[in-house]
Amino acid sequence: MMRSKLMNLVPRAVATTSRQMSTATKLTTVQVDDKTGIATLTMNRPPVNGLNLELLRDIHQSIEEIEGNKSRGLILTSSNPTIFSAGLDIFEMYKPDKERIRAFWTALQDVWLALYGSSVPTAAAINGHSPAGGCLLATSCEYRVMLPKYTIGLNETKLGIVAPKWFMSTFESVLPRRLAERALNQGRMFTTEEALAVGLVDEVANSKEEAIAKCAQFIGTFAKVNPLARALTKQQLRAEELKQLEDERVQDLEKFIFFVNQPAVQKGLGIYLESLKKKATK
Ligand SMILES: CCCCC/C=C\C/C=C\C=C\CC(=O)SCCNC(=O)CCNC(=O)[C@H](O)C(C)(C)COP(=O)(O)OP(=O)(O)OC[C@H]1O[C@@H](n2cnc3c(N)ncnc32)[C@H](O)[C@@H]1OP(=O)(O)O
Repeated sequence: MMRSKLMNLVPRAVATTSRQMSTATKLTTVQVDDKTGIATLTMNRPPVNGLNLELLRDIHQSIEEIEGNKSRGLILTSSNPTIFSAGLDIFEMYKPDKERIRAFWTALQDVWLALYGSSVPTAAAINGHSPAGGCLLATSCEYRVMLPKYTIGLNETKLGIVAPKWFMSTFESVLPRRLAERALNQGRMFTTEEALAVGLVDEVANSKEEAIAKCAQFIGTFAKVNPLARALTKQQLRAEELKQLEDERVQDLEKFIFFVNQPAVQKGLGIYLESLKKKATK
């Protein structure tokens, strides 16, 4: 998979305007800045960018599109002014449909493999809260810029669920092992300020525009680096985690299906959904 992506890494001329590359789907848009050649992938699923089957499929398709059109980099962000992504749409996992839940988890695996394994430089402009699956997406990127007063982290244990190994290794690729282990066990959500202090995010910006500009600046640091050498270096550094999921994706799917169908897990998800609803009516 990575090899064919690498074939796309040839330099190209740049123009000076920005163009909408894809509106084929309604849940993501891809805008390429023709001056920098950087693509911005925006998630757009109100109210909270909950990662359901359709959004995951659109994200995957957009990443493939960006890989295919020789963009110089990918910036992931959200159209919601206060939420990057609320993580997996809990309705996909609560009282699930047998066929759909398989497609859902497979789509999540596809997104992670494509984003974590992307041959182009990736950055997340985290313009809002980013729990669980939102944090997975952000930490799959190479660089993170976050707006103040939001939260980010893998809170799965607080929901009574267990993050799969690849969520954990992505988290661990950003945070020191001891800190990652403690945060995962605690289901800790970090404020922007705490996330910056521990290195979970790289920079703080005061607006979405500034966050995107800082992400573009990061991607710009590769301008004078040979793209093939950069991509092969990234590929080697990330190969172990990618191979592990590629080799075990069927078992990973079966584990998830078994786990999510446990009565205790279903009960916990139901209670959690109720608590979210109650919060909304307060
Ligand atoms: C060893 C074996 C291992 C095998 C693996 C097994 C299992 C692993 C399984 C799963 C891994 C899951 C990872 C996840 O991503 S789970 C999702 C975790 N997400 C959260 O906990 C976030 C919950 N949401 C919030 O904290 C807030 O909503 C948020 C801060 C994002 C926004 O707050 P705000 O106040 O602006 O908005 P709300 O009023 O709370 O929400 C609006 C609306 O949206 C609904 N909603 C929020 N989040 C979700 C969600 N994740 N899924 C579905 N729906 C969500 C919320 O209920 C409100 O709805 P309504 O009341 O307007 O109808």
